[in-house]
Amino acid sequence: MPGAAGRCVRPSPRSGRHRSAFRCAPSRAAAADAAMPRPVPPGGRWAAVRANRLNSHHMPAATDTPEPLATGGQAPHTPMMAQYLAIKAEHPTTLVLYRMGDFYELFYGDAEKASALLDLTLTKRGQSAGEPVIMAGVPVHALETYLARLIKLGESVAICEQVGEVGASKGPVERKVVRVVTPGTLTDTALLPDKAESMLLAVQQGPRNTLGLAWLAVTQGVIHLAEAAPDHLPEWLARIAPSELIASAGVSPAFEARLNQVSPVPVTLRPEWQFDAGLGARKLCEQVQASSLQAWGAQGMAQAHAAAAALLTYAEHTQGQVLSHVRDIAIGRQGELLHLPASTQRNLELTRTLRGEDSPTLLSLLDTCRTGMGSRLLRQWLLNPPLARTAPAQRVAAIGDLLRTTGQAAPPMLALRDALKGSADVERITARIALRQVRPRELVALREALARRDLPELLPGSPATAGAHADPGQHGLDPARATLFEGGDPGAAGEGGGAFLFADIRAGLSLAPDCGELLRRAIQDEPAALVRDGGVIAAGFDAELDELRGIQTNCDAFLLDLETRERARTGIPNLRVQFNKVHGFYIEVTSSHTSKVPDNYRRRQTLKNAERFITPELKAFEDKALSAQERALAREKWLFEQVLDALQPHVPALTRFGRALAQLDVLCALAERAHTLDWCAPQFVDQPCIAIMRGRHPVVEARLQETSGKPFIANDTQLGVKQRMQLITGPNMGGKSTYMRQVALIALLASMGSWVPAASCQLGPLDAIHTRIGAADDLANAQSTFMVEMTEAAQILRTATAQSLVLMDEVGRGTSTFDGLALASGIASHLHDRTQCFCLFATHYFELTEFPAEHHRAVNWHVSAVEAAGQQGGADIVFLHELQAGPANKSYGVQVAKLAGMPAPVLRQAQQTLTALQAHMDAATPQVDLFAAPPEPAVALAHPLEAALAAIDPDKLTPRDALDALYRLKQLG
Ligand SMILES: Nc1ncnc2c1ncn2[C@@H]1O[C@H](COP(=O)(O)OP(=O)(O)OP(=O)(O)O)[C@@H](O)[C@H]1O
Repeated sequence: MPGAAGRCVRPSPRSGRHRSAFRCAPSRAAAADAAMPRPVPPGGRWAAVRANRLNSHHMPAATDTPEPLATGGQAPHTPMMAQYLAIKAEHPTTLVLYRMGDFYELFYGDAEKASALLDLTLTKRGQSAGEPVIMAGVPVHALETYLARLIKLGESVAICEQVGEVGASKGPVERKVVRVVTPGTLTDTALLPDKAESMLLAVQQGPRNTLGLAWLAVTQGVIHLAEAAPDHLPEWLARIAPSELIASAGVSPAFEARLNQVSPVPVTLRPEWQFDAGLGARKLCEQVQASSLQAWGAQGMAQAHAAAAALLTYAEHTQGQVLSHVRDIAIGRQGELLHLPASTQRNLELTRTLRGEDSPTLLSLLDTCRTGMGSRLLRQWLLNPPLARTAPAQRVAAIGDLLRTTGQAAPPMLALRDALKGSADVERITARIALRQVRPRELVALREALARRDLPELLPGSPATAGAHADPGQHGLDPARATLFEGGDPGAAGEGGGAFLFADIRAGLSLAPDCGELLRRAIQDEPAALVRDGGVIAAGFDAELDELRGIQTNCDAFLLDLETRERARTGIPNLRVQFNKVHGFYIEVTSSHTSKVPDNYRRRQTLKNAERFITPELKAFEDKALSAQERALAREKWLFEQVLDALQPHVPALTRFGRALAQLDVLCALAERAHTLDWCAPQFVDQPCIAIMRGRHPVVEARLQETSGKPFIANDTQLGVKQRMQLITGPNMGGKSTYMRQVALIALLASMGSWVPAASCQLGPLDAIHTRIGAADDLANAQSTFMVEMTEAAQILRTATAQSLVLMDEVGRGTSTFDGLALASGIASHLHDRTQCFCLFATHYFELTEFPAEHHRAVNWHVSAVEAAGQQGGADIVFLHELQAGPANKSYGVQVAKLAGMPAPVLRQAQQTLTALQAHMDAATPQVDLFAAPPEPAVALAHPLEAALAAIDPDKLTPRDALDALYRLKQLG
């Protein structure tokens, strides 16, 4: 919709046709579509309805048809199809839903596509430009259902409404695309998941290996910018989880291929001119209403500005207006966030299980938020832990404050969570107010949220909570646990850091604008779902509306009075005055009394046992009642628009209010988790270390409790300057992977500012969590299991630093034993000697247990297991899941296979082969030195041409020097 940006395109209040209880006139909207060919009655339910409609009086007579438009030598298109085709030309890649009376119609290719996707009946009607018109349609009242299905299938849809006055001009009624619904720009509550954002991401390919990223959720008030190296794109994509990705049509084919390879959603190419850095900077300044981006630290990010230009242009295009509620910019800087590569996010099952499900994951365990906006913010905190410790330390302290009890008072978390229960999604409702798409019931929910003035008083540190006394048991809190943090400092967290956070939240909550009063006066307590149905504006808000409604209310009294009078006049005792939608008002007389009917009764309908009549008096009343109904509806729509206008100035404060509620909700959820799951406050320290006492894997522990009720065995972790690497051995199923993941999860939870599943935890500086775990083919990208393994390992060796935590689970297992062992030992040496990171290295290669002997910052650990007498003879293995110092002495692979139900003959043969292999190994020649320093690479003598080239510094050459150098090089070549 070029040129639509910056202006609000909405249907005029009078264009939509409502269905009232009193309505009996035919829809004139369809009649205005003067040039539609007469329909051929098609098959299918909806199609049949439309065929009837168009065959009846709704369809204009052929003589009403304005002159068709000429198209060169061919037969011309009818004016309506010409109008449709002009609109379609502006939306070539989007399905256009074209409003015709009570239906949205799709034509030609769109109709065929939608019919296949939605199982709609495809019909052909009349002719336009000498061809039958192929069409399919959906009824207006079912639009949301069909939209949801199309969006789920990744389609974008342009909604084209009738915006002109019916009969205002010759030809079809004026129509416009009022909104384009795309997967990344959803705003409708019915189409959006509660707990996840629908993110639109724009990627700009910059020069010299840089990328500009800009993303937003149209339902949030903030636009995010980042610049990153292309290598980090998968990590950003995993973090942002876009629903739609746009890039410039001018990107190189190689870059486009790479984008398609790493993007989880199809990439849409947009015109190159829209990716303009200058335009982006201007648009961003307009959004935040400032003359410079300095205050947001967003100046000088040319690539991100270019992406933002396209992002905002596209988002405005879909909404048909500027996004007046987007008033903030957030910058994501690679160097300011804990590096969580996409593989880490996947392997640690942060937001999705390895099978692609939403639960059980760390997020699903953490998310006991009371509101959708809380859940969405929690996801953001989890995937974007800052490197700087200020924010996480404040959150950790705030959780402590929420759990702290004073005397008999219950911890503030309980009352706050009660108060937050059922709270409206203020964030999304605010965005929908700004976009003028809000529904009446959402305004009622907002009004209720605004009415909760007590929230600030319930915050820790407020006078009210300090003196409050409540029975913790009332809230389902175990009194023994409730006093856990009584009075004093719950661990290292309570250093007053929480107070800053609560001051911020209190400010946001107190800013709750005073639009609650307006909403209370203007909107009914239980309004209709849609404004077009009426029954939204409260009585007493507008005198004119009250008067129009009065006419309808008096209707009943009038009808009763008329009935009494007519019975007296005619002497017909069972005469009744009634109404139905098809025939309007009528007087019904049973057949036995029709002889008594007066002369001024006109027959309206004949039934089996009765006749229905109208009188001049009743007709006059009908006209008055129907027009009052129509006028009341129009007035309500107009008043609703006035309310929206009045709400616009409150949007920024409402946005902050929503943000404060979301923050509070997340902190309370984390406090609840910490309490229920018995977690502790982590301590941030400056010296390099990860020191955990009695750490647990939160998700495995919860699963164990749910399924078998077995306890999780806690384990300690001591990583520091002297002990940077743990070599972990032990049987399959022994708990190696669980242990390694638990360390990573605890480090991540602490980094985001949550409490952690441990008895105590000290965390030094941490810049990344890398994981090389599990085996997975990437068939889509033609990579074998081993190739994926090596690619990921290589990536880690290149990017990990001394402040990174690296998890290596059975690296080398994807190839032959010798190759695997050789690679595993090489990788371990590199991580120990060069990277010097914190590393948990699990392996089944016993040879590697020799590693610590020569590498002093590495230590052997093993997960313990014991053998017990088995039921069918032989020994069964019992896993203790306890981490013990030293290497494992056995691998128990055959015993684990037995547990897995391997047939006995196979097990016997395996045991025999194992014994023979071990005997052979024992007799074999001494070991190779696996960890010998690698030979220096042979230094090849450089070609003179290379040396000459290396000596040239192009920036320091004059044109003359450059020419001389070129001649010299030519001679050497
Ligand atoms: N500390 C623990 N306490 C209780 N149960 C545990 C513990 N650790 C692991 N388990 C249980 O053991 C199962 C196997 O653990 P895990 O996958 O970590 O073993 P593994 O040693 O990595 O095995 P493999 O070498 O085959 O990959 C887990 O799914 C869990 O049910």
